Amino acid sequence: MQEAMLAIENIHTNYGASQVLHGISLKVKPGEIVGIMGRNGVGKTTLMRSIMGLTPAKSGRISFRDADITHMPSHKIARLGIGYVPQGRRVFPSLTVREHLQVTAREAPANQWTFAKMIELFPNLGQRLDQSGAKLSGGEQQMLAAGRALVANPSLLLMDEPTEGLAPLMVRELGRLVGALKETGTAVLLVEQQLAFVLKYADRVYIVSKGQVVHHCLPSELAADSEIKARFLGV
Ligand SMILES: Nc1ncnc2c1ncn2[C@@H]1O[C@H](COP(=O)(O)OP(=O)(O)OP(=O)(O)O)[C@@H](O)[C@H]1O
Repeated sequence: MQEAMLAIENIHTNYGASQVLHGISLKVKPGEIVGIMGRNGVGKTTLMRSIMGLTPAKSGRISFRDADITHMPSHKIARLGIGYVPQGRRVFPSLTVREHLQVTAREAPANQWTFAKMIELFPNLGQRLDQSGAKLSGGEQQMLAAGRALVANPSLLLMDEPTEGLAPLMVRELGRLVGALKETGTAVLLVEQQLAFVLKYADRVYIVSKGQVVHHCLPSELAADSEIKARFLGV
């Protein structure tokens, strides 16, 4: 089996006195799409924030390739090749589409996610290069947030509930992006509430409850497991 590129080992994370992650462990291998599912408030966003160094883990270890990133500052973690598309997109209202895509661009020779490539993938954004982030639709903002993370050329992309609030057409667009990521071998850690989306794109799925991984399986196994779905996903 190929070695993990991201390895999370037994991390505990809290906000002040409130502990949210109670010993989570998981792995992402190069090029894999890994889904994280669970009900609201179980700690999925906190897990993403711990990986990015925004809410660092209090104990346990997070390694990315050969580096221990558990207590590394966020900008260094990003520079190692982890991109982050936070929940709610967080595009800058006053920056234009072009500025978003240029701020973080890295013109490395091996970068497959160039400015030109993003425009090709999202023609909608290409037509709105001089429009400000505030004037984009929710779906366009989601694409822009993903584009902004990708032009920095990550080898692992963290996406936090990317389909949230999107119309079905935009969910399909987003699926096209995840498909393209898979083809190019960019690994994705995907926190997602839409079961159908996870079943379609993920290679493996972890289910989180109360700050712990309670189940780990293949999408096909999850699709067939009504007990796990009812108990941890409410579907
Ligand atoms: N900045 C914060 N300070 C204190 N508590 C927080 C903070 N952010 C989140 N929490 C709490 O931590 C717990 C886990 O939140 P988190 O956002 O990680 O869950 P989630 O699984 O991503 O939920 P959702 O699906 O609703 O986004 C919740 O009880 C939440 O209220």
